[in-house]
Amino acid sequence: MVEELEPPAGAAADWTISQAWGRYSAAEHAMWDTLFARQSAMLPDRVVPEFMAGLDILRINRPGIPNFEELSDRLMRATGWQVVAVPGLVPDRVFFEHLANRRFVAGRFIRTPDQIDYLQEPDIFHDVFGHVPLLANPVFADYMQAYGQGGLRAADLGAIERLARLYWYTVEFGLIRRPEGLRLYGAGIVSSYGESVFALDDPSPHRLGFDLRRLMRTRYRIDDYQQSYFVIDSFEDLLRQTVETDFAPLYAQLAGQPDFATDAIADTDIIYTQGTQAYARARAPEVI
Ligand SMILES: C[C@H](O)[C@H](O)[C@H]1CNc2nc(N)[nH]c(=O)c2N1
Ligand SMILES: N[C@@H](Cc1ccccc1)C(=O)O
Ligand SMILES: [Fe+2]
Repeated sequence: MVEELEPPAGAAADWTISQAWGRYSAAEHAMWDTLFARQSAMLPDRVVPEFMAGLDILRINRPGIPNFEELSDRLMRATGWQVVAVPGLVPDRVFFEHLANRRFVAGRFIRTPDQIDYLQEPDIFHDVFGHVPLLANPVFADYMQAYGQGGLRAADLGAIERLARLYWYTVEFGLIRRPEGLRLYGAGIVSSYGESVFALDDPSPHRLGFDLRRLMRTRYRIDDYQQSYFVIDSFEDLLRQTVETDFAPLYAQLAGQPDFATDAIADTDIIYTQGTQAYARARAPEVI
C-alpha cells in the first residue's frame, strides 16, 4: 500500500499529473502497438464482447499510445468517466475518491521489452487496455463508481483489505458465464497474454461461482497467475449483489472468520473447475 500522504513533486493534490502525451517516444508507441496487436488478436473468443466493443467505441484500436484528453472526451460521452494520469500507485483513499467521481487513474509509463510478459506495477497498457474499455459499458461503469464509494466507506470501517479482495477477484481477475462458455473480463487477465490463456484453458486453477462472503475471505496472488478465479453470472448480477448489500454487517460477520488459502475449495463452492494446482505447485509461493 502507498502510505505517504503527500503527492510526489510535480503532482497535484489529488496525485494527478499531466500525461505529457507529446513526450512519448516512437519506441514507446511501438511497444503499445506490439502489446495491442498481440492481445487484440487472441482475445476475441476469450473476452466478453463488451470489451471489444469498448475498444472500438473509445477508438483505443487506433495506432499508438492513447491520448487521455481524446480518450476522456469519448468516455465522458459514453458513461461520464474520464481517465487521469498518476505517477504510479496512489494511497487507498485517493484511489477510491477518484473512482467515486468517475475518474479512472492510469499510469503514464509503459513497460520495457524485458517486462513484456509480466510486471507487478500497473503500466499504461494494463490500466488503459485492461481497465478502460469496460468503463464504456454502463453497468460496469456503475459498478466501478459504486466500488469507489464503497472503498471510502470501507476505509472508515477499517475494511479495505476485504474490499481489495472483491476488486481483485472481479475487476482485476474476474470471469463471467456466457451461453458459449466462460469468458474473461478482469483487466489483470486481459492485459496479460499468458494469463488470458491460463485463466480459461489451463487445468491448474480452480474456477468457482462468485460468492461475496467467501471471496472476501480468500487470499490472492500478487506475484503470479491466480490459483482461483471467481465466475459471475452477469454484470447486472454483480452490481445488484454489491450495491444492494450493506457491507458494514458483512465486515462485522467476517471479522472472526479465518481466511481461505488461494487454492482452497469451500464446501459451499459452486465448482466449474476443480483445478489440479499443478502450475502453482511447480513455482515458489508468495501469497497475500
Ligand atoms: C485496495 C487499494 O486501494 C488498491 O490496491 C489501489 C491502491 N492504489 C492504486 N493506485 C493506482 N494508481 N492504481 C490502482 O489500481 C491502485 N489500487
Ligand atoms: N455495498 C457496499 C458498497 C459497494 C458497492 C459496490 C461495490 C463494492 C462496494 C457497502 O455497503 O459498503
Ligand atoms: Fe488494474
